[in-house]
Amino acid sequence: MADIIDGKAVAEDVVSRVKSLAAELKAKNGVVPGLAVVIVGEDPASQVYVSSKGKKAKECGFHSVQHTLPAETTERDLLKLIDELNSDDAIHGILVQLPLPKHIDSGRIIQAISPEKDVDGFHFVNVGKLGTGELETAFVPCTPAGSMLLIERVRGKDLSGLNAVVVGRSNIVGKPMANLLLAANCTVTIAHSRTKDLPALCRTADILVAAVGRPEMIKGDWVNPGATVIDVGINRVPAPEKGEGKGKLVGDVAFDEAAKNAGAITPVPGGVGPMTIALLMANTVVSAYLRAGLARPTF
Ligand SMILES: NC(=O)C1=CN([C@@H]2O[C@H](COP(=O)(O)OP(=O)(O)OC[C@H]3O[C@@H](n4cnc5c(N)ncnc54)[C@H](OP(=O)(O)O)[C@@H]3O)[C@@H](O)[C@H]2O)C=CC1
Ligand SMILES: Nc1nc(=O)c2c([nH]1)NC[C@@H]1CN(c3ccc(C(=O)N[C@@H](CCC(=O)O)C(=O)O)cc3)C=[N+]21
Repeated sequence: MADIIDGKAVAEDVVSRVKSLAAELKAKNGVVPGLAVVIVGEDPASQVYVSSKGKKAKECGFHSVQHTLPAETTERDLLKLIDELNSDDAIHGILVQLPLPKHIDSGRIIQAISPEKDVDGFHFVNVGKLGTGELETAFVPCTPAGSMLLIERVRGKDLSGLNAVVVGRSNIVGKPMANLLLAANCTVTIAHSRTKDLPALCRTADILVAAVGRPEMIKGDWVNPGATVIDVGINRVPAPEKGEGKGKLVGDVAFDEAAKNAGAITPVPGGVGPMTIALLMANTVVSAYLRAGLARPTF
């Protein structure tokens, strides 16, 4: 049976380091890290994530602001808010919750965020830095960065020669994940909806990352014995066994089957999700350190 990677516990370690870094920055430099989270519209799932980000930011001792805008907000008004946040010295990190309503071009919004405050790591400048290995000044997207910390706990920092398969090629998860694994010296394959014989490809993986958005798609016999399995998927599915109308969260990996083969595996919930929030806090405190002209803290 696989070791279960406790993402919640690792996330707490990250958050406790963020707290002490924030306290030190305040004591020595009089600077309080500031995080602004912007949400447009009232998608209940997004509301939950946004409020947990705000709560965590306060727990870290940050200045935390949330802008909740109505669904009919224009692109122009949202750009104006981003402009204000870009020039606000109390704010070191800006996160615009995705997805945005259809009448807003999310690409334009992301590129309007100052790269120095882009704690999501979605701006072209940060994508380019990750792609070219300028990791000293880059912001790396929170979910892949958090997944890497989990992989390091199992395999160490140098992953030389290991075969990594990333299923999913989104800009938010799959592509940055593949770049991080490459930077750590893995041999990386990115799979997607046009990939031929996905089960056989997955079986070649020492490190298997699933970021697809399809509940329990990756089966147990696709997992190489001893592999490290990182399940990024968050899928809400019906759970009639818990009562009528109830639901539960499952990942992209069929956990019980996969755990029989894997060496280590992340659960859903309690795996990558908590790491995403922790890395958002880490990126924000890093931004405040860089802004103050200090050395970049490591995690
Ligand atoms: N834990 C966390 O903090 C986070 C979790 N998530 C979760 O991770 C999952 C992925 O998110 P995201 O990357 O944004 O999703 P996207 O929908 O943007 O990307 C999904 C990817 O999966 C690929 N795919 C779809 N179907 C198949 C298939 N049958 N076989 C192989 N590949 C397939 C798609 O391929 P193609 O490109 O060819 O269409 C695409 O590249 C979701 O469940 C999401 O909720 C996301 C962000 C954060
Ligand atoms: N600009 C932007 N940046 C994001 O990082 C971003 C986003 N938009 N839009 C939505 C996705 C999704 N996402 C998650 C964060 C935390 C959990 C998380 O904490 N999950 C808990 C469970 C939470 C629950 O019970 O619902 C867990 O897996 O244990 C999940 C998903 C960030 N995203």
